[in-house]
Amino acid sequence: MSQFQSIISTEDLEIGFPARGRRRKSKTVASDINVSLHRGQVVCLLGPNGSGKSTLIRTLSGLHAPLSGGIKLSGSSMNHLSNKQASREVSTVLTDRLTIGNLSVHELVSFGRSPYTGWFGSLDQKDKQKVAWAIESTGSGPLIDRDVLHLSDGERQKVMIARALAQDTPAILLDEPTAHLDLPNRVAIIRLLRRLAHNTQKAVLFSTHELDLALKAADALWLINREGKIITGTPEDLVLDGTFESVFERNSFEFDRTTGSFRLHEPSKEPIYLQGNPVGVFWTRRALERSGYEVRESNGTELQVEVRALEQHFEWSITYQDKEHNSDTVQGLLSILQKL
Ligand SMILES: Nc1ncnc2c1ncn2[C@@H]1O[C@H](COP(=O)(O)OP(=O)(O)OP(=O)(O)O)[C@@H](O)[C@H]1O
Repeated sequence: MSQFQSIISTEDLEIGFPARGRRRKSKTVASDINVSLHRGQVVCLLGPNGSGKSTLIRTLSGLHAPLSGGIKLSGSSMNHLSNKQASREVSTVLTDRLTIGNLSVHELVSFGRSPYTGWFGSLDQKDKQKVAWAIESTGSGPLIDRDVLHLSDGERQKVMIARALAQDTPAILLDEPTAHLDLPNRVAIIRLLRRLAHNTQKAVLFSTHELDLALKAADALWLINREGKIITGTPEDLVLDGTFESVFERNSFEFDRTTGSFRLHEPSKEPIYLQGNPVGVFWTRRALERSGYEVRESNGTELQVEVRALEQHFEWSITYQDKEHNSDTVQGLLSILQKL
């Protein structure tokens, strides 16, 4: 099985909504989409609110018709595949709330096997193993007897991922799979998706608003810009060539390439040259930027801060107008700076 085999590919795809009812003209959300999702790859789909992430995921899943262009699943045109054939290629986790009641988590995850058994077909040994594996690997074990309508948002999210895993398709598409998860669950799900892609050669596409997570977790990014065009590449290339920040940047909201994160605060105070222990520098930088200082990594500023790691704690020395001041907390550092 070739690692880079394309599972989903599009040809001049245009996604959006056709003219209907009060909408007299069709609405194009994104166009000229020529992308491929490969085996063994985790791709993050990013874009501002309303840019078309959900519409693209629904369209690639066959739940929403394209306005024009084509989609191929494992080389066959989606139009030529039955629902059952398509559901053996692609599984999808959407953000929609569940409406079916009186259904246990175990039953819902078992529905993931329906492309192989039919809706009311009984599960054979292999099906049961897949269901058990999907439940276990998403950490949904403690939930199996619960009614799906009584799950919290985060619990439901895990269970819906389990259902998609039980479907055991070469491609898995997920719309904001980490939206309701706490940090440990988020890390666990992202690790699981990465393991699935890298160890079992699945193709994983997920949308998210967590840019930091996407930069760390994705093998490739698909960025939808405000003009409805998709730009693809490895996260690092898209950061280094400025594409990443251009998709999200607005007015004073700046991407900092040196830290890989967006600056929340506009500098309003004087620049500080910060140096020293890397862990100390990382956390000191946050506090300084939050307090309005511009942190520089090269000398030549009047204010200078050095962080030293001692055995049990950190120490900060502040140099200003040839005088040195010392602190053993970040809070102390900030109050010294305020008085200077
Ligand atoms: N049924 C609909 N009819 C017409 N336009 C729609 C419909 N559903 C969504 N849209 C519009 O399509 C565009 C893309 O929506 P979509 O939900 O795909 O964006 P998104 O990137 O997932 O957004 P978000 O990040 O806010 O979840 C938006 O402008 C939205 O208002």
